[in-house]
Amino acid sequence: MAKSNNGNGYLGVTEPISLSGPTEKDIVRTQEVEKCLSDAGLYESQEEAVSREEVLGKLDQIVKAWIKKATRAGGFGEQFVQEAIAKIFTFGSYRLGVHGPGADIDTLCVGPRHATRTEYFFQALYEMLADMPEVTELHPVPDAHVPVLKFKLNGVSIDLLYANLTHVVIPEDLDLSHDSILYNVDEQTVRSLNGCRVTDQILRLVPNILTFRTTLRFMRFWAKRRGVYSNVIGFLGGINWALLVARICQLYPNASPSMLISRFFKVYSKWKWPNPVMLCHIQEGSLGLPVWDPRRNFRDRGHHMPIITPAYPCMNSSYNVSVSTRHVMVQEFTRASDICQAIDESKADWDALFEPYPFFELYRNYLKIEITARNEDDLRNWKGWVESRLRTLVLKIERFTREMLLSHPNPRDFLDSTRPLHCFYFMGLWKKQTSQAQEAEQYDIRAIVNEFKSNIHAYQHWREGMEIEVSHVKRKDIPSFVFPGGIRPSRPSRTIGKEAHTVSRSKISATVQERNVLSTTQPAPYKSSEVNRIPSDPHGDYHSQERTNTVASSLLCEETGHMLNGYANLHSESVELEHLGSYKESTSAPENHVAHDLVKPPESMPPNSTNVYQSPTNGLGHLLDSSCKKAADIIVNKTTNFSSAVLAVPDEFDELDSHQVKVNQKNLIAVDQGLSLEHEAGSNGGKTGTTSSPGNNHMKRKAVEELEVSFPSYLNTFYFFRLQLHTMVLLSLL
Ligand SMILES: Nc1ncnc2c1ncn2[C@@H]1O[C@H](COP(=O)(O)OP(=O)(O)OP(=O)(O)O)[C@@H](O)[C@H]1O
Ligand SMILES: [Mg+2]
Repeated sequence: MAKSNNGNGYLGVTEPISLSGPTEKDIVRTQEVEKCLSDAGLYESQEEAVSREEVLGKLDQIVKAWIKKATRAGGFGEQFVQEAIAKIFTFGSYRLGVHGPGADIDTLCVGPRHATRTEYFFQALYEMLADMPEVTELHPVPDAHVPVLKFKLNGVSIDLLYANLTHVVIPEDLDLSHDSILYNVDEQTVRSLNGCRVTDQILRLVPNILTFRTTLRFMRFWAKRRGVYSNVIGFLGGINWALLVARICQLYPNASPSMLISRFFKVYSKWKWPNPVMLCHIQEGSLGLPVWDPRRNFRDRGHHMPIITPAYPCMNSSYNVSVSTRHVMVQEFTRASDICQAIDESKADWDALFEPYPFFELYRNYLKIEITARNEDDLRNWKGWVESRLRTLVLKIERFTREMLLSHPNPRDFLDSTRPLHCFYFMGLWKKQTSQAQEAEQYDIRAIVNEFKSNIHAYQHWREGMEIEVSHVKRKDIPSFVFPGGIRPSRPSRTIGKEAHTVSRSKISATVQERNVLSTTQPAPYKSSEVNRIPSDPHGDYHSQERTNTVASSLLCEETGHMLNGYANLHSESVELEHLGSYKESTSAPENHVAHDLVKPPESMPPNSTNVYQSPTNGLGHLLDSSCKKAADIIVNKTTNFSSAVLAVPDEFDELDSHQVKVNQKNLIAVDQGLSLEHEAGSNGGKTGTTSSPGNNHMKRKAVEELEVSFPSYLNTFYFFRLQLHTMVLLSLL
């Protein structure tokens, strides 16, 4: 590996999973992937690329002219004016090299101390741009979290941020990667600089930029086709996909894009959220800026799918994700992982991954959000506002129904050609499959919807005519304008394999507007095809994942003495929210979890719990033979550099390289946060020269599959170290 960020010869917070490179077959598959991307028109033409570069050159000239003009107008001496410069940097998808034709360019203008944001940037530069005929659609957004000037220059869309540095003179060779650049600047500047610093860090932290780019292009396209590309709605946006792909590149540094794509889906379909995805360790930094830290920050504990940015101050880039949207995404990862396996077996091709998401066929109940305004300008602004708030409706429904009723917001907006100045959003509703009693429960969400509507009406720039209506529609009543060509498709064939999260038979009841209470039944499950395998209980994974997180949370509560409603949430089957933080809840964990057997006792541990914490493997007693127990002990004791780890037997996992197997820890390898790869039992490839009986293996596997360990914070630089031992300790180890 060429690059290393930690002196250990690898990039990332853990060792790679595999150093394997592509086989002949993988190389062919990668060519197919590239063709797929090219056929989909995802690469811009040479002319367009040149035109973008010209536009960027022009923008650089504009800001250089602007800073001199504005400095002179500010009454500074001629010498000072001559020395005053501003610089343009690019970031986002353009800088990463994954933008498509027609994409906008994210740019940052860096100016010296005297060039203030309000007077110089949003006033002087704005006026200058407004006077230029080549600049169109100029739209300043000074009050945004990250203030921005939006415009088109020679037809190319530009988002221009501003960093007002403390430098008296901006050096030509300014390097934004040094943390000192953040010293004494305002918050908006920190946030504006973050885009460039994060993008550059990503490029530094991936082992191979070319494979990263191809894989990311593929993933962005896939996410858009499957309706999970949108940060604002609560799915993931450009930065999130980039970080997720970058982590996979670190874990498989020599893999080709076709390999990375299938590993991507495999890894993230198994990831134990809310364990964070990180490209490097979170640095505290010397400037005292807040970094993502659920131990200290209450808000960070509520993040469901943390994907941490790699530049100081490290933040969670995916705070908009909710339980509902995460669930949709995990199901999508699972579906895609199955398809990748079929592709590998030559039973499917890449196009199968890109089948459009059949959103309006999947649920029995939808919410229709109808937006109107008096003119196009108002409608655009109003729509932007409503879109940015839709995720709050998702959250409200989740909270109100204690996460029993979940929603699936469609990131697309829809127009009805017969009704100008109208725009529509839709959300699918579904109920979690649980006990019969809960299934019968009905939810009246009128109050929630009304609250949402009044929040929407509190829009700062509200104008007469801006209205919103939210109504419940059944699938059969979905208006035909949402379908391609305005033609409602006939009922989907039940023999076609479909989306896993639609197969709940449970009844949902959503009451909005015109109806008091309605109760409908979810569609019968579609039969699975070979490619789209549907689990018999589509929410089974979901439950077990939530429960695992809950257990971990309760343990973490013990440790920190805090209540973690973010992680623990209301959907726990066995741990009530109000019990969190007390000793009781950790002992009320489900029986099939032995997690608390493996936890270091907190200081305040009650006397009756002493047997619980004696040994990391205590409690597995009859299930593990002594060598297995010892092996788990080793991992627990040695794995202090991982926030969580997977214990695996290399023979069981074809991608573990034998060189990673250490003497005395022969069959063990630690992988990082939340990564829990399933292993098939019974294999004894003999790399380690050990033997085992399949029956015995099976019993042990069942017993220790869900073994979870939480570490107290003092063990390492990161605060909660969870060792998740999803193990199959099959063989005699030592
Ligand atoms: N939620 C966020 N957290 C941290 N940084 C963000 C966030 N959203 C955007 N950014 C920064 O702004 C940059 C541009 O964001 P943007 O949403 O335009 O993504 P992008 O990668 O350019 O994808 P797209 O092609 O969709 O524009 C990102 O690369 C990132 O550095
Ligand atoms: Mg962008």
